[in-house]
Amino acid sequence: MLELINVGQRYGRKTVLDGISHSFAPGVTVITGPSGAGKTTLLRLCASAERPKSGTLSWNGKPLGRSPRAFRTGLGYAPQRIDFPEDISGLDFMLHMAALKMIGTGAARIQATALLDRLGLGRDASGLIRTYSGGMRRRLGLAQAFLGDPDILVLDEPTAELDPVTAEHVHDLIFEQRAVVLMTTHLAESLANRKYQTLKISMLDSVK
Ligand SMILES: Nc1ncnc2c1ncn2[C@@H]1O[C@H](COP(=O)(O)OP(=O)(O)OP(=O)(O)O)[C@@H](O)[C@H]1O
Repeated sequence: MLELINVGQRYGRKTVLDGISHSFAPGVTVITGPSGAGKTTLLRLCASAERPKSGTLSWNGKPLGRSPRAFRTGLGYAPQRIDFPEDISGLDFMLHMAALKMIGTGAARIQATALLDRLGLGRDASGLIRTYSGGMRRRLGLAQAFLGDPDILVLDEPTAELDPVTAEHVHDLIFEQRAVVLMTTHLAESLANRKYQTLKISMLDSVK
């Protein structure tokens, strides 16, 4: 369980999030709200990619604190944008990410191959990332998040740049996870037949 207690974020004099309290249980929670309200900011906080200016985040009762290493070992994070190393293959990128997650070499190769296949990148696994399209990069960024069977998945617009059929395959993968899943999506209407929670972020006056 991921718990946010009175969490706020501010950049300079601009307050983006203020007093957010919420408990995320296993299953999917879709973060909704107008453009610029702070959805990506909230996901970044929940992925410990930045620290809140106020409030506390805790994972299974323990505050994330300054060095959330234990939390990060169980985290899969697919940010909106990844600066990929261009001159390695998609498979090598996955193996590198698996090594960072301390997944053993044998298991890493099996998981990486299975995830790339699952996301339709199997035939391109040995191709250099510089040859990948926007949609292929999105799927690679997503694939690495699922390595190691994470306890918490933070997915920022996982289906951006994907065609509807591929987006549906991605949703299948996301909704079969047992993890705590937080995501944003511009395709909320295509989730109509699936079971999920929502957390609505309101636009604060100071970011209008
Ligand atoms: N590092 C930063 N420095 C300064 N301002 C920032 C920073 N990150 C985000 N912001 C500002 O915080 C506000 C919220 O941004 P955020 O990307 O979280 O919104 P969002 O709800 O995800 O928007 P969208 O739906 O358009 O992606 C915006 O006004 C943005 O300009």
